[in-house]
Amino acid sequence: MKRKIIFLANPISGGTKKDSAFKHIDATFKKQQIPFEILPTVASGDYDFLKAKIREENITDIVIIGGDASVNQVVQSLRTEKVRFGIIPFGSGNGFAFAAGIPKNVSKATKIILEGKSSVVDAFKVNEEFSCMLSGIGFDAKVAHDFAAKSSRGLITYTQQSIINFFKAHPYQFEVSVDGFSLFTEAFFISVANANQFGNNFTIAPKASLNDGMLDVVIVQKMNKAKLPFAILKQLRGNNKMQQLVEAMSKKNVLYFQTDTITINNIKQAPLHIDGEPKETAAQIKFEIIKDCFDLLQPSKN
Ligand SMILES: Nc1ncnc2c1ncn2[C@@H]1O[C@H](COP(=O)(O)OP(=O)(O)OP(=O)(O)O)[C@@H](O)[C@H]1O
Repeated sequence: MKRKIIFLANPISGGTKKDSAFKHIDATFKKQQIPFEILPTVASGDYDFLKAKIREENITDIVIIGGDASVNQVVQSLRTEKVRFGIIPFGSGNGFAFAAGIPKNVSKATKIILEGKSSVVDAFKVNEEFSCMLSGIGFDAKVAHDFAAKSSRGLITYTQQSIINFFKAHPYQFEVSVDGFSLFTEAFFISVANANQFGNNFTIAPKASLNDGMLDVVIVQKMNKAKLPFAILKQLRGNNKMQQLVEAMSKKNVLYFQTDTITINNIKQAPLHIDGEPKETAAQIKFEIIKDCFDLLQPSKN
C-alpha cells in the first residue's frame, strides 16, 4: 500500500527548535515521493479531530515529533485507527523512543520512518488512563509534578528537579496487591514500566520489554537516604533479582518483579505521574497491561 504520512510536531517539547528537523524531513520524503504533512500537536492531547482525515485520505503512518507525553496522547487518541506510529524523539526524556531503539539523531530516526519496518508493542492502563512507557507513584511522580511547573523544559531542568526532590524525599505507605497476594510497604516510590527506563537512558526496569505482555514493577522501599543512590545504581545494572516477594520485602530495599496486573492502595495519596506527566492521584490505582496495543515503526531487532 502506498504510504501517506502525518507528522505531529510538539511546538514546546524538548526546549530546542525543530526547524532543521523539519527541513530534513521535508527533503527526505519529497525525494522519495512519499506524501506527507507536518501539523502541530495540540495542548489538549485530543486527536479525535484527525480521525476523519486519516480515513478519507488513507493516511498510513502517524509520526510524533516530541517527547513521551506527546507519544502517549497521540497513540491514546488514534490507536483505534488503522495506522502505524513512528517517533522522532524531541522531548526532554524520550524514554519510550529510546526503549524502542529509536535514536535522538534526526536523520537516523527519520531513516527508521522511511524504512517502514514495524512491530506491535504493549501499553497499559492506569485506572481509566492510558500509559505506554512508565508511570509511578511517589518521589518520581513528584519530579514530574515539579518539572511540569517550570517554564523551561529540557534535561537540565529535569536533573535539577530530581536532585532537589531527592533531598526532600520521604516515604509513603502503600498496600500492593499482585495475584491475590497483598503486602504493605513504606516506599519512596513505586514505578510501573512497560519501557525499561525513565528517559535519557536512565534504566530503572532492566528486564522490561515493550512487547512481553508484562509490566515491570520497581518498589524503592524506605531506607537510609545515604543508601538510596546506591540501591538505585544496583537496580540500574539489573543484578537485583526478585526471588520470593515476601522474603525480599524484609531484606531488600529495592523490589523488582513482573506482573500483568497490579493494584496499589495509595494510603497517603502520594502523587501520580503517567508517562512523566503529573496526574491527579487516587486512593486506589490499578495498572493493567494492554497486550499488542499498537504498531510501532522501529529498528528491527536482529
Ligand atoms: N501545541 C501545544 N501547545 C502547548 N503545549 C502542548 C502542545 N502540544 C503538546 N503540548 C504539551 O507539551 C507537553 C510536553 O510534551 P512532550 O512529552 O512531547 O515533551 P517533553 O515533556 O519535553 O518530553 P518528555 O515527556 O520526553 O520528557 C505535554 O504536556 C503536551 O500536552
